[in-house]
Amino acid sequence: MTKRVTTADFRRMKQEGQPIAMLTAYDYPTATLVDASGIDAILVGDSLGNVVLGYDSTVPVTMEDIIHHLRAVTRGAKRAMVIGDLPFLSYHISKEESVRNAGRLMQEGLAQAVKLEGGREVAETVRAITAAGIPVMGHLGLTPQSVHQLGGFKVQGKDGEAARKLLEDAKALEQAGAFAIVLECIPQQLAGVLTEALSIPTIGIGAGGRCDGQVLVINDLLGMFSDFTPKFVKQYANLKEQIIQACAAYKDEVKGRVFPEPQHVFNMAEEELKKIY
Ligand SMILES: Nc1nc(=O)c2c([nH]1)NC[C@@H]1CN(c3ccc(C(=O)N[C@@H](CCC(=O)O)C(=O)O)cc3)CN21
Ligand SMILES: CC(C)C(=O)C(=O)O
Ligand SMILES: [Mg+2]
Repeated sequence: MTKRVTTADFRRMKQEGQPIAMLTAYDYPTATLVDASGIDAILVGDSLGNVVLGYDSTVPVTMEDIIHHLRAVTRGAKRAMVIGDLPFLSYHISKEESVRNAGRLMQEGLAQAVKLEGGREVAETVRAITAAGIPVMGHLGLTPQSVHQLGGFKVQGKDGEAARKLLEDAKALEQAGAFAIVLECIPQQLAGVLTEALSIPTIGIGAGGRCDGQVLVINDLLGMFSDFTPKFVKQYANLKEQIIQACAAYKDEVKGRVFPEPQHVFNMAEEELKKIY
């Protein structure tokens, strides 16, 4: 059995200056391929609302949605650390409910860690979940579950005051026991300051190269999600084009009676065929 990546590896990688590579995945086949690529951690993100379920935000995503996809991903990922994203409202009502929901991702989804959005306002919640033995990853900057409060998907922490607040939030999360923090859509200079100020690793998405690691949504990297082109995405493949072409070729061959070909069919003996009549 291969040894799985743990929070201790995250800490060691930061100390050794080894970048951490993380991706999202939402199903068994994708998780199997991502795991085979040697990625350190797989996030079952609430971005599944956008890229798998067809919502236009992450707000409608439920605990049941995350658990359903987490179960598939944890069956496929043998080496990567699997992290479950706590969805909107699952960690806001009370500390008790937050610990219960984090625990469900571990017990029902078999995650090895959970992630939640927010700074000082969730620090006590992070402390309570951590106290239950559950590793927590923080998430600061552009926090999509608060999009209606942020007033859109905008770069965060651009002025000195907002940047100072983010530094305080990051320190509060570290103090509360978070093992790493995602930094989404913030200036690279600020990400550099936060990365140096923290002993836990920072994982950037739209936060530049001075973070301790990077994360991207798998569909964006593979070119498999049509209407998402923020500046921070690098597309490493164009599967959308390939998938459309493959489906169109199949459709044309069905309509032209080219497919199925002899190697795709089953035969029966002539004398058996006669017995039908
Ligand atoms: N497919 C996908 N990829 C993601 O990375 C992602 C999701 N979905 N859904 C949940 C959140 C939403 N995220 C978003 C959504 C939009 C922008 C965006 O439009 N950014 C602008 C910045 C504009 C500015 O302030 O200058 C950009 O041009 O990058 C960024 C992150 C990241 N997450
Ligand atoms: C983009 C990452 C950090 C995320 O939270 C998600 O995929 O839901
Ligand atoms: Mg998320």
